[in-house]
Amino acid sequence: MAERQTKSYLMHKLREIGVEPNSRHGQNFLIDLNLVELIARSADLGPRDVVLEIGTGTGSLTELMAPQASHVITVEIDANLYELASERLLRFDNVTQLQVDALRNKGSFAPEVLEAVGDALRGTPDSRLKLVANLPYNVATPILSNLLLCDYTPHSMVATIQKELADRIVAEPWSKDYGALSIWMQSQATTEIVRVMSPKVFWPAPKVESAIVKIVVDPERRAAIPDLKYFQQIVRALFLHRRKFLRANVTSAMKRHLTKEQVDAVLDEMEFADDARTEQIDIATMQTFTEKLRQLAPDWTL
Ligand SMILES: C[S@@+](CC[C@H](N)C(=O)[O-])C[C@H]1O[C@@H](n2cnc3c(N)ncnc32)[C@H](O)[C@@H]1O
Repeated sequence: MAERQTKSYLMHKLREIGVEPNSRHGQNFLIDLNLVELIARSADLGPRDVVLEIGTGTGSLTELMAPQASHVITVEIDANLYELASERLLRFDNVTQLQVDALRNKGSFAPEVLEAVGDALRGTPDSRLKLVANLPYNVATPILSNLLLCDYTPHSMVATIQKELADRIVAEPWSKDYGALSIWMQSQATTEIVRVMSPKVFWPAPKVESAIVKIVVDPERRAAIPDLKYFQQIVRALFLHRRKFLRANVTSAMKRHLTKEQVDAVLDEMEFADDARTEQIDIATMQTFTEKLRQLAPDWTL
């Protein structure tokens, strides 16, 4: 039975170990158990599933997921919270707790995390990797983006993130939130906002609304992108100034690799209008366009 993670329970537990929630580490804890349950339920866990949770906190979500999954790897940067959660998680022999910064840098996961994930996947027949977490908001974007580039392709990701970030993940072309992140996610996965959450369901309350987002990887869509890293970087480069004319963005991004004539030729081949803007390119067109650029400038990097 999960312990009730109410505000007074949390205040009491944290005071016991002399901890004040640290906003630098995005320590906003969910105090509505129904929502903790909704996160776990949305992940649709089963015996093939290896769960990666970033941000153990007090272990409330971990405790719910452990009986449903094959293995849970849960990562916490804060030593005091790690200790607090270990008492609660001791009874599970399928939970690996790591006390480490989940990210080695903005572009990659800590090696300990990847090693634990690899071991659990190898130890589970027909395994699937699922990220399920109430993510620390300051590192939510690199965590979700990096997982789609690391050696272990996730089956899905269900995470609590800032609503503003969730809006960008699910945004469509021409909308104000459409950008590099929307293309990166939707080119490989279906994306959906499961629930928008008021700041009141967290303690301490953050300044902004949050949302549970569900991202389910589509292997066919992923396979249609021959070089994921190249694709990610081109999209980032072109969307740095998404309202500008596409021609100006491409010329600037490729300046040391393609001549003006080459850029003009590839834009004509794609039949882009002279006044086409980056923000209007849909995902399929971006994929075709990136492939043409990659054929012409395979060594390009951001
Ligand atoms: C939003 S809280 C979620 C806690 C818990 N899962 C819950 O729902 O109550 C985020 C947690 O991530 C931890 N954290 C922050 N940055 C981290 C990082 N880079 N690596 C691992 N954990 C981190 C924080 O200390 C905090 O416990």
